[in-house]
Amino acid sequence: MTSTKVNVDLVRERAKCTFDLKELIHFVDGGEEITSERKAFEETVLAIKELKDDIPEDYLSHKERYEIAVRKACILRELRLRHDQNKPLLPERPTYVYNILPATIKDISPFYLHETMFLATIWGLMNDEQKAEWLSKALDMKVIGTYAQTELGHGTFLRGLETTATYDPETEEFILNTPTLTAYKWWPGGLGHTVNHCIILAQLYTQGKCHGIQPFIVQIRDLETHIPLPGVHVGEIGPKMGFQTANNGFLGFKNFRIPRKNMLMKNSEVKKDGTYVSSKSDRLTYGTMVVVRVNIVNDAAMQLSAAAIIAVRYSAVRHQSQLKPNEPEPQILDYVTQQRKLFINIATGHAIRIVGRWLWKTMLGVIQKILEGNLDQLPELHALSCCLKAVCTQDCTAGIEQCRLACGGHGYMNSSNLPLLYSHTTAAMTYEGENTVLLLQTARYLLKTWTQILEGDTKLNPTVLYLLNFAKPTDYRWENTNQGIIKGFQAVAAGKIKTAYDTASKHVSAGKSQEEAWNLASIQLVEASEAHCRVIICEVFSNEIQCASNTLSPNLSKVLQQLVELYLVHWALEKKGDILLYSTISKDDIPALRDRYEELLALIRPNAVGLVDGFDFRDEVLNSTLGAYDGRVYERLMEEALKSPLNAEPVNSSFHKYIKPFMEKAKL
Ligand SMILES: CCC/C=C/C(=O)SCCNC(=O)CCNC(=O)[C@H](O)C(C)(C)COP(=O)([O-])OP(=O)([O-])OC[C@H]1O[C@@H](n2cnc3c(N)ncnc32)[C@H](O)[C@@H]1OP(=O)([O-])[O-]
Ligand SMILES: Cc1cc2nc3c(=O)[nH]c(=O)nc-3n(C[C@H](O)[C@H](O)[C@H](O)COP(=O)(O)OP(=O)(O)OC[C@H]3O[C@@H](n4cnc5c(N)ncnc54)[C@H](O)[C@@H]3O)c2cc1C
Repeated sequence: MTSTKVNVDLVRERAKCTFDLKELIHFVDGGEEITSERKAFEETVLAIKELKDDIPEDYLSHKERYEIAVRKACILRELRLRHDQNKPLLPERPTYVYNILPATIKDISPFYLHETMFLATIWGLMNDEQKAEWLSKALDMKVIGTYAQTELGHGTFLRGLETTATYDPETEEFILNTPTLTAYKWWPGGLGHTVNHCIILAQLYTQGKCHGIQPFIVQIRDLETHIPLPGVHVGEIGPKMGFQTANNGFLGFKNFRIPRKNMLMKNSEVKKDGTYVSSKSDRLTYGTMVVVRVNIVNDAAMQLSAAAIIAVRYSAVRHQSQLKPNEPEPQILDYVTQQRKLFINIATGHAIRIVGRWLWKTMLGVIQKILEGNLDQLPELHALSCCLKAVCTQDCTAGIEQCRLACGGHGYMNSSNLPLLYSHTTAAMTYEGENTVLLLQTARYLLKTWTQILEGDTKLNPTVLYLLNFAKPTDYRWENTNQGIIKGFQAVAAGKIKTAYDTASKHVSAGKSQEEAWNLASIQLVEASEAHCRVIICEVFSNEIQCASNTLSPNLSKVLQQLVELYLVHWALEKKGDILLYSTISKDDIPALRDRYEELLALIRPNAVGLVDGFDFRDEVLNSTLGAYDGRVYERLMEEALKSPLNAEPVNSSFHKYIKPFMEKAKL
């Protein structure tokens, strides 16, 4: 049944492509050199036969899956140690190393939290002396750790965390305690049975006073035997919607002592006698979360791109129904409704990747300033990372689901890989700050900015500067152009911020407290935040493609411009109610937008397969019966089905045990 031939529809589609595929791949990677490095790393990983699977993971037990994931995680870590030597912990751009990981550990690595938040917290929140002690040990895996912040009772409201760290000046130690069931740490990846250390976020008590939450590095298992240390109660939290191999865990402490120097003291400090020296800003304790939120934007783009590749290739291979009588069944990709489901997700994959890189660069600039002692840009970075993490994971999750639906019944098969991709992006809507909560954080920043404007202060941060144009009546007029649509979105964001501000003020005037007014206005606040975020995505995507066009070939540039326009027109149509309410568009402009949207679908159609090939994901990464490069969809579906252990015997024992007696009983 195996054949190496590529499906004829895909061959035909690829022949239609109007641009140079290699040029697109280099553009996506960020340059030819990066493409070569990435590919070389992928080849190295894929050449390791111990990283390949014999049996699909779906048929293994929870325990077996975890054990295999740990084995593979060790091989991969060793490889990374060699690969990352002399590379900065926070590279100039998001690393491509993660791109290949789904080809090895299909779900999440039990070392994931070690490699991300544990290392990032050591790097960001330890003082130089502590870093000298811990960083190389952590990089070399002499200690393995996680980031343990969330508790059974609190994930969002960090000030409500209940774990305590009480300083004892007699012994110069902190005593960790989990005073209630709800104080148990709950969720940290790798915590269950993998790590021997944790960054613990706990309420610091010294000299009889609470100083809020502070980070501590805590050994929880013996380094030789891996047995939990006395006073530590640790375990795994059990199966979830996804993340089966992440080894998420719970953890409680009973009078567990750690040395004073285990408090991460880059920002705040507890002296030997118990004197607390506070940080320049207590928000610096939250620094790791900002870095990870930025990273999530980039991850989400990868996951949506994978889903788009799978669904577009499948739609080129799949034929169904009849467009015209007596003609062969068309490729489902020719149905305009199918194009509507898919092409926006190609555009969104590019948009979010580009915004993710821009945000990464912005973050590096702000971190540099913070290292020099200047915190001025931290609020803007926090506001940006919160709304972009929220909107991008939301869009990618919705996009992956749309791709699954676009694959009909076969999209529901685990072997399509769409369910796993969905489980990852939907988890990202919750972890690292629940999306609604993060949008409200950005709204807080936007309302402060609006107050600033009303007070006549025009010195605004760059990403909110546009609001000045809409604070007073303007002579701006709607235009059906890219810039016109972006201006329209700006008008919507400004209008929604103003409305939310007015609503909150109205409640305060009616006698409500600021906090009550905030809650009463919160639906509008979330909408304002989303609208502001859409402005950022549209602007950055459009500007970056415009800039890149100066160096790209006209053919590629034209296709990328079409994707930008599709993205803008799609969202203008999706949000036409808001645009009609807040911008100067008239309802007579809408049909022209709709016509242009349909024209764009037709223009993109010949390049659809070329565009998804341009994301350049290996088949091993896609791990999909529907999305492989050769389009052998039906053969792969059957090959995978035959791997079911139930198919290993013609009659399952349950027939003789249950069904047959049951049928016989029914005959009586
Ligand atoms: C693979 C999976 C891995 C997953 C891992 C995890 O999930 S790990 C677990 C991940 N867990 C989560 O992500 C938990 C999510 N929860 C949180 O991050 C916080 O508790 C909170 C932000 C929701 C509220 O916090 P709060 O009640 O303490 O604060 P507040 O609302 O009263 O605001 C006070 C001021 O602080 C500012 N500010 C706040 N954060 C930051 C920041 N990072 N930077 C800079 N600034 C920040 C804010 O703007 C405000 O400024 P203003 O207006 O006064 O000038
Ligand atoms: C797959 C996965 C991996 C994770 N990994 C880790 C990890 O490694 N380390 C770690 O420490 N944690 C981890 N977490 C925990 C995660 O960070 C929290 O679950 C997340 O921050 C949300 O907090 P919560 O669960 O308390 O949700 P809640 O805050 O209880 O949210 C429930 C609902 O309440 C609403 N809500 C809460 N507060 C407000 C508010 N102020 N205003 C309006 N609405 C509100 C939310 O919008 C939501 O609808 C992980 C979680 C998941 C799902």
